[in-house]
Amino acid sequence: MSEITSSIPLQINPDLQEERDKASFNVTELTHIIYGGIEKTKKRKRLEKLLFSDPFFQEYQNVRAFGSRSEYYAASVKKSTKIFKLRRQHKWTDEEYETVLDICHDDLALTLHHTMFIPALERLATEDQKSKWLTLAKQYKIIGTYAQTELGHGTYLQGLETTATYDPQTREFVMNTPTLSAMKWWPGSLGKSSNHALVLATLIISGKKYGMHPFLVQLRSMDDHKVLPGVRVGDIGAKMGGNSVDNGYLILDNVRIPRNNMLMKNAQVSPDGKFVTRGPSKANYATMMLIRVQICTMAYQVVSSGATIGIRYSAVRRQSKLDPQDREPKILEYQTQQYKIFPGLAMSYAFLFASRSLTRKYEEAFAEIQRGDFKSLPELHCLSSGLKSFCSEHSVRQVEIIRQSCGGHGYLNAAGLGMLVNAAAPMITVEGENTVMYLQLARYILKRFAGAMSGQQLDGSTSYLSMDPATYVCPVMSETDCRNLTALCDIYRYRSYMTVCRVARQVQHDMESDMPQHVAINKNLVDLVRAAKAHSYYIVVKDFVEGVDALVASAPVIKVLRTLCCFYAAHGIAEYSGDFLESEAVGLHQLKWIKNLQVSLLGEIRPDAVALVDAFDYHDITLSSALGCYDGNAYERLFKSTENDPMNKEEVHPSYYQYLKPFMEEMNKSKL
Ligand SMILES: CCCCCCCC/C=C\CCCCCCCCCC(=O)SCCNC(=O)CCNC(=O)[C@H](O)C(C)(C)COP(=O)(O)OP(=O)(O)OC[C@H]1O[C@@H](n2cnc3c(N)ncnc32)[C@H](O)[C@@H]1OP(=O)(O)O
Ligand SMILES: Cc1cc2nc3c(=O)[nH]c(=O)nc-3n(C[C@H](O)[C@H](O)[C@H](O)COP(=O)(O)OP(=O)(O)OC[C@H]3O[C@@H](n4cnc5c(N)ncnc54)[C@H](O)[C@@H]3O)c2cc1C
Repeated sequence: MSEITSSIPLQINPDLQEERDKASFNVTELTHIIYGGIEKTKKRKRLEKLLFSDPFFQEYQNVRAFGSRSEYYAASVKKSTKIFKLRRQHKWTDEEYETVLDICHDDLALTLHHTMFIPALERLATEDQKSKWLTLAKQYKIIGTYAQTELGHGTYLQGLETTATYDPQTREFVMNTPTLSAMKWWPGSLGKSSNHALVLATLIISGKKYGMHPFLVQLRSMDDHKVLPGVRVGDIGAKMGGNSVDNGYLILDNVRIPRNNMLMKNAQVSPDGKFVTRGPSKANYATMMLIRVQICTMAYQVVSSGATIGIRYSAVRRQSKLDPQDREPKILEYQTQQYKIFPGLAMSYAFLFASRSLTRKYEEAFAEIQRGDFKSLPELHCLSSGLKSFCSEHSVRQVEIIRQSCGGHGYLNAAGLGMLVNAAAPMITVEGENTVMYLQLARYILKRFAGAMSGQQLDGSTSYLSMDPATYVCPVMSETDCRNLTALCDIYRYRSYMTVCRVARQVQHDMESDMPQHVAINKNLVDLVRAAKAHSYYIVVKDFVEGVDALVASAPVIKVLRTLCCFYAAHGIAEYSGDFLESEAVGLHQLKWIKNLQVSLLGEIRPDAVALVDAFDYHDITLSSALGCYDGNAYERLFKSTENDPMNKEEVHPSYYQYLKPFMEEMNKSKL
C-alpha cells in the first residue's frame, strides 16, 4: 500500500528552516520597517487573522483556480461585499481598509468603486456634491466606476468622443455616444456591477466644445439593477488575467442628467450655461495621477510576492549535482538561479523605498493643491508618469523571469506565478500606456534641460540637469569603490544627464535644420523614451540609497539592505552596460569591476535570501502559491491542490462515454 498522501506536514520543511536559522539579521525588525512600525504590523496581522478565519477565503482560492469566469466573478462580488460589511461592522479607518485590500490581493469585482470612483469624487466634486455622492458611495448605497477610455481612444484624451451637451431649458446635460468608437470600453466594474459611472465626456455648450469633464450618470435601477432607458452596458469579455473584474462597455443614447451631476470642483456650468474654470486645465486628470502613484506600490507588491515564491521554492527544490559526492543541492545554490531571482529581491526593496518616497511627495503636493497652490503639479505628473512606467515594466518582466526559474511547476496555476504575471500585466497599460507616460516625462525633462542651458537654477528631481558635465570623473577608482552607494548613484545620474543631453541636442539640431517640431520629436521618440528610462532608473537608485541611509535600524539590517542596494545598482549597470559605456559614465575597467561585484554579491545575499522575503510577511492565502508557502511543503501542497481540480471529481470523465468510448469501439472494429 502506497504511503503517498496529500496531507500537509505540520512542521516546516527542514530545508527552509535551515535557511531561517542562518539569517544574519532580525526578520521581525525588517518587517516592522517595511510596514511602517510595530503597531502597523500588529494591526495588519490582526486584520489578516480576522479575514482568513472565515473559511470563505479558502474556498475563494478554489473558485479562482478552477471556477468558470462567471463563478469567479460571483465569488469576487461576494468577497467585495463581505469586506465592505466587515468594514462597517468593525468601523475600519481608511488606512485599515487599504490594508485589507492589500491583503486581499485587490482582485475584487468592485475594485473600481474604491480605487477610482471614490477618489475621483473626492478630487473632482464640490463640497456640496461630496456631501451627497461621496457619502452615498462610502456607504455603498451607490456603486460606481470611472468611465473614461473609449473603444477608439484611451491614451489621447482630447480624442474622446462622448458628449455632454448642456440644455439650459431643462438645466440638464444630454449624454451621448455618437459613434461606435465613442463607446466607453474597458472601465472596471462597469459591465455588471456598477449602478453609477463617472463618465468623462466632452462638454458642449451652445455648440462650443469645452474639453473633457466628469459627469455622474446613473446606469441601473436602484430597485432591481435593471439597465435604465437610453443606457446599453455589458462585459467586454475574458482577459489574460484579472477576470474577477467585469470590465465593461457603455453606450449612452440621449441620457439626461441634472446640471448638478457634472462634478464642478474645477469647472462650472451655471444654470444659464456660462462656463467658468478654476485651477489648471489638467486639474480633472487628478485621479489618474493618484493611481499612477499607487501602481508603483502595486509593482512593489507584485515583485516582492514573486520573489517570495521563487526564493522559498528554490530553497526546498533539489535538483542535479554540484558536488558529485554530495546529495542534490537546493537549486538556490546555483549561481544562475540566484542571478535569475535576486534581481527581483533587490528590486522589491528598491521599489519599496521609491514608492514610499513618491507617495510622500504626492501627499505633500496634494495638500498644496487642496490649498489652491498648483506649483508642484508638473513635477509630480512627470515623476509619477516615469515611475509608474518604470516600476510596472520592471516588476512584470522580473516576475516572469522568476516564473521561468521555477521550472515546470512554475507553469502551474497552483504556483501562483502565472496568475500574478497576468494580473499584474495591465499595470503597463492602465493609467497611461508606459511609452506614452515615459514621453510625458521626457517632454518635461527636455523643457527643464533647456531651462538649465539658459541658466535657470533647477530644483526637484531634475535639479541635476544643471550640472556641468565637464566636472564629471567616474567616482569608481578601484574595485572597492564599487561598493560605495553614493558613487553608484552618481554613475546613474551622469548616465541620465548624458542621455538627456544627447537627445535634447539632437531634437534641437533637427529643429534648427527646419524640421517641423512634431517631425523632429517623432524622429527622436526612441531616444526620448531612453532618456526618460535613464532618469527614472536614477531616481529609483537615489531613493533606495537615500532610504537606506536614512534608516534607523540595527547594524545587521542596515548591512543587508546596503548589500541589496549595492547589488541593485551594480546589476542595472551590468545589464545596461552599453548605455553606461556610451554615456561614458563608466569606462571598461569600472564596468569589469562592477560586473565582478554584481556576481560576487549573489553569494553575499544567498544566506539571507529566505529571511529577506520572509520579512515581506505575506500570508499564505494572500500569496496563493503551493510553491511559496511559509512552511515550504511545496510538493505536498501541489499534490493537495489536485484534490480541488474538478477534472479529478470522477474516476472516469464524462467525455469518455461521449467521445472516447465510441471512438475506441470504432477503432477496434476497424479493419485497417
Ligand atoms: C501579494 C500581493 C500581490 C498583489 C498583486 C496585485 C496585482 C494587481 C496589479 C495590477 C492590477 C491592475 C490595476 C488595476 C486598476 C486599474 C485602474 C485603471 C483605470 C484606468 O486606466 S483609467 C484611464 C486612464 N487613462 C489614462 O491614463 C490616459 C492617459 N492619457 C493622458 O493622461 C493624457 O492624454 C496625456 C497626458 C497623454 C496627454 O494629455 P493631453 O491633454 O492630450 O495633453 P496636452 O494637451 O498635450 O498637454 C500636455 C500638458 O499637460 C500636462 N499634463 C498632462 N497630464 C497631466 C496631469 N495628470 N497633471 C498635470 N499635468 C498634466 C503635460 O505635462 C503637458 O504640460 P506642458 O504643456 O508640457 O507644460
Ligand atoms: C485591465 C484594464 C483595466 C482598465 N480599466 C480602466 C478603467 O477602469 N477606466 C478607464 O477609463 N479605462 C480603463 N482601462 C483603459 C486604459 O486606461 C487604456 O487602455 C490605457 O490608457 C491605454 O490606452 P489605449 O488602450 O488607448 O492604448 P493605445 O494608445 O491605443 O496604445 C497602443 C500603442 O500605441 C502607442 N501610442 C499611443 N499614443 C502614442 C503616442 N502619443 N506616442 C507614442 N506612442 C503612442 C502606445 O505606446 C502603444 O504601444 C483599462 C485597461 C485595462 C487593460
